[in-house]
Order: sequence, then structure tokens, then C-alpha cells
Amino acid sequence: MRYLTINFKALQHEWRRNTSILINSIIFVVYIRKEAAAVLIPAPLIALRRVTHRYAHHAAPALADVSLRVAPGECVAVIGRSGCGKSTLLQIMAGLVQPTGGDIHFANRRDARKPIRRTLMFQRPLLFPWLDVAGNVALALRFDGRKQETPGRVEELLARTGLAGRARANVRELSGGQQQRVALARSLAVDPDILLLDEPFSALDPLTRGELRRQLRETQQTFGFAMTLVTHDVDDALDLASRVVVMAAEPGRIIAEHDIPSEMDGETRATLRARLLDALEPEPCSIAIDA
Ligand SMILES: Nc1ncnc2c1ncn2[C@@H]1O[C@H](COP(=O)(O)OP(=O)(O)OP(=O)(O)O)[C@@H](O)[C@H]1O
Repeated sequence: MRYLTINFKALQHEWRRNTSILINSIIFVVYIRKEAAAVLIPAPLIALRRVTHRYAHHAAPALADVSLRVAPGECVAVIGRSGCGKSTLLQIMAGLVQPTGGDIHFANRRDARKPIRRTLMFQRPLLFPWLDVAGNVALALRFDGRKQETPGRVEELLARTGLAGRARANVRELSGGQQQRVALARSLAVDPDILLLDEPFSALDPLTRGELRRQLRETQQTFGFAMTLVTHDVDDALDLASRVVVMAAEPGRIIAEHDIPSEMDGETRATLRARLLDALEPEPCSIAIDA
């Protein structure tokens, strides 16, 4: 009996020890999983949750129930037919339009407590014609309160965007592609977390367009900013994006998302291209003709 009692106590002790080890292990695993998740899954720079936007005096919402996340360093292309709300979505991401419903969360990629740094690039470069190339880029630094960094930084940005040696050029004498490069250098001057691009190449010829896409991709790899690109050109999307979001109109909403592999063979590209082109096809319309 005495023998059994001693053994029972030892068992009880062992059970308590094992339980405590088990609980500690569970806590450890949960903690590690949480930490690992925080490292492996980067917090989004921009997270839109069920965003809706209705312009005044407009019956249909320009956006309805749109949820989208853009992670640091990611490039998301947004395509869709005219009027489906792509520009509205981009302007909401830029903070220029306040949505009428839903939540948006913004985070700085280096310090989540600081405001996100966003820059917008449009179809037209919108340069200041009375300033030269360097002056246009330097202005962004000056507005950002970084006047002392100007000479070295401007030189670096011009070199990165293929404008080395053009610092003193008059912007009115540059080609459309070169002007868009100045706009890109100016956008990058403020070291953005995310670059928001609204049809940035649509005014350019196909050759210049291809060159600028390559330049933008290289610049993104060097600087590490994220991008959201609104485009009607599926080649822009396939060359630059890691994810393509397809939107439809009335109400403006996301109807599909496609992951774009960084490397793809001709067949995969052709399949994805056909799928995206399909999404851009105008809906058939019927015309009544009186006999
Ligand atoms: N400032 C505004 N006031 C009222 N309605 C607007 C305004 N801006 C856009 N809209 C409407 O919201 C809807 C979405 O417009 P938006 O410009 O976002 O579409 P989009 O997909 O960018 O079009 P596109 O490809 O033609 O540029 C359209 O019906 C448009 O008429």
C-alpha cells in the first residue's frame, strides 16, 4: 500500500510536470507561429475593406464592396472597362477621395506609426515648364523638406531613370517618354512606400512604352517601393504586375484576380493575355435600325 502511494505521488508529480511542459510547448508554438507569420506575411501597406464610393448626384455607386490589399514591394495592376471605377479606386488609395463607406488602413513600410508615403503618376507628366529637368525633380525634395539632400539625390534619381546628362535640359524640349521619366524621377524623390500610376504610358508609342516599363521594373527592384497600376494595356499588367485585379462596372467592383508568375513561358503568357483581354472586351450592344 505504502509502495502504491509513493508511486501515485510520483505519477501525480510526473503528470503535473508533463502538463506544464505541454502547456508551455503550446504557448511557445503559438508564439513562434505568430512571430513567423509576422515575418513571413508582410503587413499590407494599403488594405481596403468593403470600400464603397458614391459620387454626389450619381445614382450607381462608382465602387461597391471593394476589398484589396497591397503588400510592400508588390505591384498590383487594375484593369477593366471604361467607367468601372479604376481611377476612383486609385484616388481613394492616394487619399484624394474619401470613400463613402468601408475601411482603409495605411501603413508606412519602415515604421507603421508614421504616415504612408504615396505618390501619383498620371498619363501626362505634368511638369513645370519654367524649370529644367533637375529643377522639376528638386522641387519634390524641397516640398518634402529635404532641400539639403538635393544635388546628390537629384543626380542619383536622374541616373536611375535613364536621364543622366539631361539635368539642365529644358523639359519642353524632351520627348514624351523622356518627360515621363522626369515625372518618374520626381515621384521617386520623396522615397515613396507606394507609387500609384494612372495609365502612365498610354500617351506613348509602343517602343517607348516597352522601354519605360523595363526602366520602371528595374527602378522598383532597386528602390523596393510597391505599385498599383491602372491600365488598359494587358502587356503593362503582364510585364509589371505580380497580381492583376479585374474590375467591372455598375457598380464598380472586383470580379477576378490573377497571380502573374515572375517567369512565364510563351504559352502561359498567351493564356493569361487572352483571359485579361477577354475582361476588357466591350459588351455586345444591339442597335435598332428602322427599316
Ligand atoms: N468627380 C466625379 N463626379 C461624379 N461622377 C464621377 C466622378 N468621377 C468619376 N465619376 C463616375 O464614376 C464612375 C467611375 O469612374 P472612374 O473614372 O473611376 O472609372 P475608370 O474605370 O477609371 O474609367 P476610365 O477607364 O474611362 O478612365 C463613372 O461612372 C464616372 O462617370
